[in-house]
Amino acid sequence: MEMILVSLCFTTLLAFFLLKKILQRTATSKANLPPSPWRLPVIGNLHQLSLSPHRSLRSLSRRHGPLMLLHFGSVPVLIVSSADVAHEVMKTHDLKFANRPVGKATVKFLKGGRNLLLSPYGEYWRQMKSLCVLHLLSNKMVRSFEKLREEELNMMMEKVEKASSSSASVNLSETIFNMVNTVVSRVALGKKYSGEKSIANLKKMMRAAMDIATVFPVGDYIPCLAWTDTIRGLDHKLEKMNKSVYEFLENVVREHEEEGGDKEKSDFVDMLLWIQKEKPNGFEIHRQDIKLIIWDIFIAGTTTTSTLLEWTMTELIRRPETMKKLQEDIRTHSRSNNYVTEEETGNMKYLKAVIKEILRIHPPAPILIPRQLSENVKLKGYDIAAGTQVIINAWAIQRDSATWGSDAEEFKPERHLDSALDFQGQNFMYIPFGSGRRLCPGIGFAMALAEVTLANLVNRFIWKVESRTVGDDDQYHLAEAFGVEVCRKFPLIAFPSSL
Ligand code: HEM
Repeated sequence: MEMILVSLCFTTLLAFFLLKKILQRTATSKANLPPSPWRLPVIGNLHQLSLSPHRSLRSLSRRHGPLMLLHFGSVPVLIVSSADVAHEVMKTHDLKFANRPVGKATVKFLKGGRNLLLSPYGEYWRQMKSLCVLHLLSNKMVRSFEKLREEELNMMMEKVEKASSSSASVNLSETIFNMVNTVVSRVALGKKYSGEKSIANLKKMMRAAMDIATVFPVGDYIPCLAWTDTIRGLDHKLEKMNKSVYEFLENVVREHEEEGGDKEKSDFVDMLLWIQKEKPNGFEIHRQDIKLIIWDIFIAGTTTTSTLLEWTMTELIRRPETMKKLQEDIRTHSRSNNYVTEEETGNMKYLKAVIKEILRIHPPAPILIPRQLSENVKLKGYDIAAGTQVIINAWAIQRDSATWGSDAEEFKPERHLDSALDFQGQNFMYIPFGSGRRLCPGIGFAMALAEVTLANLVNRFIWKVESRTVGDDDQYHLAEAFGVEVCRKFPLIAFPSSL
């Protein structure tokens, strides 16, 4: 009797699972899915990606269209490669596409997305974002940090001046990165953390975090091969980084607590601690969340802004004509040979056009930050299922000749002189800061620092790079590093000489 019952249960279960599979297949086969390139079992389309995903994805989209469905392992990933489709995703259906995928690193290191960059869309994200804008990134706050920017920039210029007078070279990539990092550190953490030792330590951790971001997390996409992450050392690296970053951030928070966490004090950590204590409007943040938000500001604020300046100097040194025009623009609007002020940069149209063009042709985040669809949607007539990840290839969109014309691949700041395009992501042919609800909140912060830094670097010095005896100069200088955030592969080493 018992045997009959067990067999009956087993058969019913089997029938149930078979039926479920058949129903799922029928549903998928009925769905009108976007075009997909062929894929392999287990790994899906992963073998079709190169170390420059924005480039390989553009090649694929040229064959399969601006809306493609790939599979990274078992995970469906939608690839958007035209302004038109980007408009549908980030404007028409922005709310449904406002989530971020949650991978192993997000769960472990970011406590499931209690930071801002990768936080799931919802009330916590909304509150955190407005808090960061209000207390750190608003125009008013950005303006209030002008003196601090000037101090750090002057210190950087002194170092360049020294190199110039001894005909020595400057590692511009590193020099710019250090200056930007110090500004972000002083603004977010207060003066006491601007000492050489803690900055050096912080930089090492940030580099480690960026390195980890370049390692593909196999387990997130092919669960049956998750063990390879352990063998490749990814899990260990993640653990190690987790420990050192948390120790550093714990130290920062503790020191601020010991000093009182006073609302009247001006740094961002004090403000977060005050919010944690007082819970204004009933908003609760935990001590742990404060560390994650600070970390976000470091990662998002430093790497992108320094990469923008690094590519700008690279392109200008390659193009003496453009450099000359920029110097003329600066001299027309600046009263001093010594320090160009932020007020003066406000009138420099060519300077702004150069920066806009760099963000078009070398966007620091070429595939933005991935999104995830929260409910089923019909997009351009195709059925897209909830849970699908979404990559918006801003790099491909910003080089699309259908919208930018036949010279789309060329670096031409002049195209922005009479154009109404801005950074707010309202025109989807130009989205270096993303668009919609997830639009970057650090635009003003980044621009204030980038404009004044560029104006001063170019106003005071003539820059040259050493001729290379072997290899193609362009291939060397335009080579891109691998990562979510794409900077130069090789550092920019240049010789400044006073004008
Ligand atoms: C040239 C400089 C910068 C570039 C190119 C840049 C680019 C981006 C991009 C593409 C996104 C994702 C947008 C999307 O998903 O639609 C983003 C998000 C973000 N950025 Fe920036 N960014 C820059 C500077 C900054 C700075 C200076 C800060 C802060 C100090 C910052 C903080 C953030 C934050 C917190 C987010 C997450 C927003 C969210 O998920 O709601 N960024 N940024």
